[in-house]
This record gives sequence, structure tokens and C-alpha cells, in this order.
Amino acid sequence: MLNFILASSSPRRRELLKNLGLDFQVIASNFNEESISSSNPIHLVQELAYNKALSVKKKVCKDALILGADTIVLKEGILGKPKNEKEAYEILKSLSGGCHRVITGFSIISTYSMVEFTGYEITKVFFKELTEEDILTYISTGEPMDKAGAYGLQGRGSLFVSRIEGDYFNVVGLPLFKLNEALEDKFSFKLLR
Ligand SMILES: Cc1cn([C@H]2C[C@H](O)[C@@H](COP(=O)(O)OP(=O)(O)OP(=O)(O)O)O2)c(=O)[nH]c1=O
Repeated sequence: MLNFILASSSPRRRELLKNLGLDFQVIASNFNEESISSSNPIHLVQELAYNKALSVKKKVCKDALILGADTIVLKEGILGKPKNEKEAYEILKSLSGGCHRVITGFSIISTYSMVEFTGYEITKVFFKELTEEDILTYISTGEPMDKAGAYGLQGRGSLFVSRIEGDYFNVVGLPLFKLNEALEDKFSFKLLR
């Protein structure tokens, strides 16, 4: 059977694929995300996703499909993962009481053919007005620290989100609907089996 490789260290992405019953291997990419900068968020997430997948392709000899992804939050500027608690505070303050977009780029590279596909999905997220206590208590849980936009919609961050427009799973790290379509259309690979 064809190997499926997730080129990501994200436990959320692993969980999302596991929930589909997919048999896959995880190989974290060692691509340096700082090496790419772009003011265009859609270019940026796709470029990062592609390079994460490509860096893993270089390590793999067997026939496989390799999936890389990158998630950012867009609110006036591009927001990635907070570097420290102060940055998490500033990000959460900026998201408070408004709406922002979460963009995930994803890239699939085949090691056995020349086929590659890169795409993205956008989800709109609406935040309630956060109090000082909300922000400080949330930061003290540690949850914001490894997540784009300093929150996890799948965790306590759900308590701040009044509604979303679009794919929930895209916010958590993988746009499963679009991923499935691309796998079927471009690689004849079925997630539903
Ligand atoms: C907005 C949001 C992001 N996130 C996570 C998904 C991603 O793991 C992370 C964004 O960082 P990424 O750089 O996309 O991914 P990563 O560093 O976790 O893993 P890798 O680069 O190895 O693939 O933020 C959530 O878990 N929940 C959310 O609600």
C-alpha cells in the first residue's frame, strides 16, 4: 500500500488525520520557517507548506505522498505563534472583540511521480470582547504558546469564539474537505476507505 507521510510536528494535525482512520507516518520537517518572508499571507502559507513537504521528501526513499501544512492568523498583519507570553498577550488583545481570518496552506508531494499540489483555505473567526482576566488566565494555562494567533479553537480558546464561517478543521491545522478533494482529484488517493 502507498505510504502517507505527515511532514509536521503538530499534534493537532496528527490527531485530525488519526480521526480519519488513516494509516500514516510522521516525519517532522526541519525547514526553517524564518527563511521565508512574504507580505502576501496566501503566498506565505503555501510557500511554507510546500517547503515543509519538500524538506521531508529529501529524506524519503520509498513511494509516498507527503503532506505539509502551515497555519497563520490574519488580523491587520500576519500573526504566527507567539514567541513569549508578552506576545501572546498582545495577540489576544488584538483579536478581542473582532473577527479575523485563519489561513492554512497545504501541500502534497508525491515521491514516485512529478505530481504536486498546493492549496489553501480561509476561515473567518469571531472573538468575544476579552477581559484582562480572560487573557491572563488563558495565558497561564499554557495553551496559547504553540498556536498561531495564540489560541486553540479545539481547546479553551473555544470559550472566546462566538462563531466561525468556514471549515473548523482549517483553523485547527488542516482543511480536511479541500485536502480530501485534492488527494482524490490529483493523486487518486481516497481518504474514505
Ligand atoms: C488558530 C489555531 C492554530 N492552531 C495550531 C495549528 C498549528 O499546529 C499551529 C500553527 O503553527 P504551524 O507553523 O502551522 O505548525 P506547527 O509549528 O505546529 O507544526 P509544523 O510546522 O511542524 O507543521 O497552530 C491550533 O491548534 N488551533 C487553533 O485554533
